[in-house]
Amino acid sequence: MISQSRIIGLTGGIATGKSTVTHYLATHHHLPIFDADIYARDAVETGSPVYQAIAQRYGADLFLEDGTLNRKKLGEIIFNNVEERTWVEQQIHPYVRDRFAEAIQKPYPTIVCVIPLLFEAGITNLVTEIWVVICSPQQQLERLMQRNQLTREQALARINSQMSLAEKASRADVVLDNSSTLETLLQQVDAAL
Ligand SMILES: CC(C)(COP(=O)(O)OP(=O)(O)OC[C@H]1O[C@@H](n2cnc3c(N)ncnc32)[C@H](O)[C@@H]1O)[C@@H](O)C(=O)NCCC(=O)NCCS
Ligand SMILES: Nc1ncnc2c1ncn2[C@@H]1O[C@H](COP(=O)(O)OP(=O)(O)OP(=O)(O)O)[C@@H](O)[C@H]1O
Repeated sequence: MISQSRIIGLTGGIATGKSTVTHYLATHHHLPIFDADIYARDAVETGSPVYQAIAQRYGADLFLEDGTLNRKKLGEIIFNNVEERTWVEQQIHPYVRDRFAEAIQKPYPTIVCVIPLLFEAGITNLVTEIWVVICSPQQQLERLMQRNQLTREQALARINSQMSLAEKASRADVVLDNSSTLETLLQQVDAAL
């Protein structure tokens, strides 16, 4: 049974501003945050079942000297090969879904679930409202290239592995437009809350 009255599903495209909004919701509005990217990192912790499955499929090349997963290398594989991406998602997403199932049982009136692949993974039923952070495609590309030090080609591979921003926005309850200043974005967050 779901305990909260308000479960905000925060999503958007890669590098559109989800973390910026999340940080504000946590520090300014003191809302509890549950984040799919963090759960996905937990899923591949050294020695975990998913870690072992990845090791078996891709071999030692995919790990750093200390035994941890080489995330950059796995990214190069999955953002350029839809079959491998599907396989990796099939390993990681059940774990992520279980963690959210636990999170929504926690006794808070409002929680925020940050789920980059909320639509792609088909888990919109987990939340009571959907917020989508967007910016222009050009800004998305530039911000991603700059933040992750990626070439245009690498950044486009990541962007194109997700549903388009326009499609996500059309399915949102609230669209947060992050194509202007930080202040403008945060005003929209206050209004949405
Ligand atoms: C490929 C990995 C190792 C790259 O790690 P890296 O540290 O470079 O990126 P990070 O995990 O911080 O993800 C950054 C962003 O990439 C995008 N992204 C991640 N995985 C995917 C995916 N399978 N499909 C589309 N976009 C994705 C999301 O917007 C996410 O916010 C990592 O993203 C991963 O394990 N992905 C598979 C699991 C997954 O689907 N995670 C998404 C949340 S459930
Ligand atoms: N309004 C803005 N103007 C300029 N730069 C911005 C703005 N909002 C965010 N950024 C920058 O764009 C980048 C992406 O923002 P952020 O990390 O919040 O996106 P994200 O959606 O959480 O990304 P990811 O999907 O990779 O987790 C960051 O480097 C951030 O500093």
